[in-house]
Amino acid sequence: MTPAARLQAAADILDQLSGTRATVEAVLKQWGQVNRYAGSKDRRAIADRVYRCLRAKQRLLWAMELTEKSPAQGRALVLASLSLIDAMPIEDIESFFCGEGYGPKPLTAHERERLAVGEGEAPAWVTTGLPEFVVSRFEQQFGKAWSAEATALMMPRAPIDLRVNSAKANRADMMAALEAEGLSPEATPFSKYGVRLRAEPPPNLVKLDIYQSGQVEIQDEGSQLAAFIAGAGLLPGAAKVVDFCAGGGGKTLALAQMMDGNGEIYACDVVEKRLKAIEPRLIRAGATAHFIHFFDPDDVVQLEVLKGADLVLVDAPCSGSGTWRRHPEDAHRLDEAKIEGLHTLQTQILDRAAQCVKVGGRLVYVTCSVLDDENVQTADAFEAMHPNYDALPIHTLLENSTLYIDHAARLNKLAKTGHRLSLTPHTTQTDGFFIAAYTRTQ
Ligand SMILES: C[S@@+](CC[C@H](N)C(=O)[O-])C[C@H]1O[C@@H](n2cnc3c(N)ncnc32)[C@H](O)[C@@H]1O
Repeated sequence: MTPAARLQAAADILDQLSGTRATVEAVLKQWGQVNRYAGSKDRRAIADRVYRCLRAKQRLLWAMELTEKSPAQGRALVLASLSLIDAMPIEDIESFFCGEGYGPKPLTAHERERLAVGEGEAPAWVTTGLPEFVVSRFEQQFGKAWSAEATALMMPRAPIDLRVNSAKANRADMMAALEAEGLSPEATPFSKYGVRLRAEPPPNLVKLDIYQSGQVEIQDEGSQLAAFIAGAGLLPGAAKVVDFCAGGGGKTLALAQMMDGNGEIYACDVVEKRLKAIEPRLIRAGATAHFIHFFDPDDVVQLEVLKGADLVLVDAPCSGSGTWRRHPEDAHRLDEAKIEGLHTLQTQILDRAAQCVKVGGRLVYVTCSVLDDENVQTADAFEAMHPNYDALPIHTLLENSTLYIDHAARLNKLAKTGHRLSLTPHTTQTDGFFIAAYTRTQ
């Protein structure tokens, strides 16, 4: 493909994305399957342009005098990205936008004028790339650090973290195997099982032997920490552990690793397809779990089998705002009504999950959100409704989890000796996570 044809393809994919709820990865993959003539270099260049545009979407739309609601934004986003992000002179842009072959049509007078003006004095939600309604929340939550938090969340291409499966391998060997593949692995600072790889060039991990044989799993360090801090490995031998919102099983696998073949794990979800996807991952990792599909999320009968649990982990459905550096498209699909709906759902799920914990057992609430509505406010609501649960200070879980965490003191400081811990791309260089821990007293 010519460079111009790649730009046109990126614009088409961006248009396609705005009319779907599919992830960028899924849309890019589908595009590659339909357009077989595109080679791997073409696909990579197109994906890179799409991500550049999505990460700076607000800025680019602003510069082109468009809004989130404007139809067919793809072309404008690509144009503005060349000018504002790549700092490409207008003559060079025009050499691509000349209407030849499969390239984009020539610039209109308005487009030329917008590119000449640039972004001018843009408001904070434009420069940070956060959805407009999130800016005031960030200002309130993070004070002076809000724009650094926003920039870390929205701008960089996030590194890729792996979790080494200690049942099958150790970190040093895995790092050596990755180096032998020409990659540059680094040990993650918090998780003793974490390995970090640069996002560029994107490594094709699923093809590697160490992945296919279950020696490593792809999992952000923040997600590893959330599972490790839940402390499944510290429970008595025959512990009963419930992963109440197991989804694709990222945390189920980390829980299984900590339990090292002892006790039982129940992986639950309302979506059966997601639970089914866990099975091959567990087999690869050499672990097992029971699967509970909540065919009716309000049915209490299904909870009977889960009752008496030593640990219930609630990795609740959330906005996923903590992962916007990986899924910038999700930021533009969120609104205040959705956040409110999620807060209500989280409170209901916690209420159900709390019924499954035995007296003396532990409940751990986790989101991959950075918004207080889903974190602090949901935890507040749970605590107000459940006087039979005591807050469990995070430091007790960190002390117990020394096997897994090197830099526990830093996390302890972040938790301010309380029972709630927030991780963010800015403070911990992980995806954004919220963790709150409780013990059932009666
Ligand atoms: C954040 S995801 C879980 C991610 C997963 N734990 C992991 O680490 O890969 C939240 C999951 O909650 C599930 N869910 C939604 N409503 C639920 C409910 N009422 N009860 C249980 N799970 C629910 C969703 O289907 C989704 O898979």
